Amino acid sequence: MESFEVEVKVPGSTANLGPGFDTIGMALQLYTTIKMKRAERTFIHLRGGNLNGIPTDKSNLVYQAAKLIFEKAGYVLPDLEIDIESEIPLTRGLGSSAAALVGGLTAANVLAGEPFSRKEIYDLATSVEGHPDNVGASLLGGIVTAAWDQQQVSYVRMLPMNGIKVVAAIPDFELSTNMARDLLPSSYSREDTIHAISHAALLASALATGNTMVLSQAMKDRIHQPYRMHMLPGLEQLLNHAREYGALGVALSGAGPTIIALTENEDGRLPQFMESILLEHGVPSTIKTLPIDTVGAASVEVCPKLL
Ligand SMILES: Nc1ncnc2c1ncn2[C@@H]1O[C@H](COP(=O)(O)OP(=O)(O)O)[C@@H](O)[C@H]1O
Ligand SMILES: N[C@@H](CCOP(=O)(O)O)C(=O)O
Repeated sequence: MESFEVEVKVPGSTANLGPGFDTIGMALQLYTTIKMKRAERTFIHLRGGNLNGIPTDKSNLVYQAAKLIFEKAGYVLPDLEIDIESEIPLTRGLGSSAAALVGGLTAANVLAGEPFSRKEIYDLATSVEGHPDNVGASLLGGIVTAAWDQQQVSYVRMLPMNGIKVVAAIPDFELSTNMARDLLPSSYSREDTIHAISHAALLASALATGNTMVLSQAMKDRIHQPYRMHMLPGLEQLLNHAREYGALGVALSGAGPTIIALTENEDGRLPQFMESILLEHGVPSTIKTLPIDTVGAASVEVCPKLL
């Protein structure tokens, strides 16, 4: 078989959007790009300043994802040359690991002759990540609502309402998703459970129908944000007051520490407010206004003659 290189561009994500814990993900125009080809020996190149500390040996997540594809397909794992570049800051709640995982699975699936469908890649990515929200957004783009029964994902993918953007306040500190998951209780009261079901249902239908009026109410959460709040100075104030500066709704992004606001406004008041509140709490941050990605993981094959 003639060898070729595959290039996959995968968006990062903001997961949960408040009450959609492990259920709702939104893809963002912030990308990880992975190039992969068969090689004489395995080599992993990291490009740009966003991947400091990432392993370049076979423990690398992108390599591990590729290994999973070849093994599951029953093929001999070839040596791979992998080139990774990312705009997604690590361990900030913007889905860097989900994008790397989806990118590795997608690239290897193309190299292996596409033994798996996109849905099978989604199931596989979810079983590795443990929840379908961020991997679903990275794979499919747009807004994804999903339920996982430990084997299969059932999901709906929606396109965002016109003109909605995400303002992300990205603190200058890291918070690993595993650590932030360990902060959560193992059970919830009936009252909190009903609060979660009603708000997640309201949020999903608001996103599906473009009803922006209910977003500030719909994005309220009692499942994860209260337990992660102490790690995020300024979150409570942003949840309570960002609406006065043009936010339609505010949430912790994924497991944090990034805080996102949905907005239709173009003016700089909201980004400035978010940055200044975090700074008042001693947290310098980078503010990015990010449109929603509607494409998801996109791959191109580059034939040898063009390399
Ligand atoms: N492009 C990448 N290549 C390899 N591994 C990555 C890449 N991006 C993220 N990871 C892995 O994912 C970890 C971060 O995952 P996590 O704690 O879930 O934070 P995030 O919210 O950014 O996904 C990194 O420490 C690294 O091990
Ligand atoms: N539902 C998960 C989402 C984690 O997303 P990440 O981008 O922070 O990895 C959670 O809240 O733990």
